[in-house]
Amino acid sequence: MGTVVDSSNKEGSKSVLSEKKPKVVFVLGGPGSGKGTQCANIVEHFGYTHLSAGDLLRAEIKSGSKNGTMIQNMISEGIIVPSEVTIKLLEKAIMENENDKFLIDGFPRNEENRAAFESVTGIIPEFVLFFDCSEEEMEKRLLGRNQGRVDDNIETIRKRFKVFVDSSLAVIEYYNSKGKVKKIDAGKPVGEVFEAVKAAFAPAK
Ligand SMILES: Nc1ncnc2c1ncn2[C@@H]1O[C@H](COP(=O)(O)OP(=O)(O)O)[C@@H](O)[C@H]1O
Ligand SMILES: Nc1ccn([C@@H]2O[C@H](COP(=O)(O)OP(=O)(O)O)[C@@H](O)[C@H]2O)c(=O)n1
Ligand SMILES: [Mg+2]
Repeated sequence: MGTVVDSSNKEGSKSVLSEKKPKVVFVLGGPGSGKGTQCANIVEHFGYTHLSAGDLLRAEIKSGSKNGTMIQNMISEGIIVPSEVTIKLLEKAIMENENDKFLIDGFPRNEENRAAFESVTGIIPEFVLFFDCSEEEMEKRLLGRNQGRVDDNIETIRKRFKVFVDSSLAVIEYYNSKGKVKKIDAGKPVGEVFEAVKAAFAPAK
């Protein structure tokens, strides 16, 4: 352990990221909207490193960390883990990677995530990709995902949709008000969605 994360991050203390100043794109959208799928494509084409907040939390459970049981319970209920836990995992993943550009997938998921990340790391995203997809389509995809996830059952899926509408949409609205959101119609087939994603990453003229 040791070098990577400053576990204190109290007010006034600097984030471990303040030196690195990575370029960040937030990838947001409802559960099953295709964030992970498209991030894999973006990594191939544009050389970003993909960090999924959900994957980092699931890895933390597997590692047997002291927070594991709490995270497991929250994921099973579809609720959002406290920011300080998720932000530490993101900081660590960024610091451990040589790359200087990152896709942060599934974070920030509520106003607390957003404000804490900004104040702790000082990082403002280059832009925000928003995968817009109907609940009907997302539900169909999640029920067919087959990754053995504890939260891909109809009961938890409904809770996750409610959390998305009640808490996560506000983050997208916040960035929209800053002119940072690139909205993608994510209800189409994977290849068509990626065409729109590529256009979002194309250098501004
Ligand atoms: N455009 C698409 N059309 C149909 N199925 C898709 C599409 N994008 C992703 N999927 C499938 O839907 C499921 C959820 O996709 P995923 O990328 O894990 O979404 P998210 O990370 O937003 O929850 C996966 O099984 C994936 O293969
Ligand atoms: N910023 C985040 C991201 C995920 N999570 C938790 O992890 C779960 C799964 O997130 P995910 O991003 O892997 O889910 P999908 O949107 O990919 O289906 C969420 O329902 C939350 O319980 C969180 O607490 N905070
Ligand atoms: Mg995902």
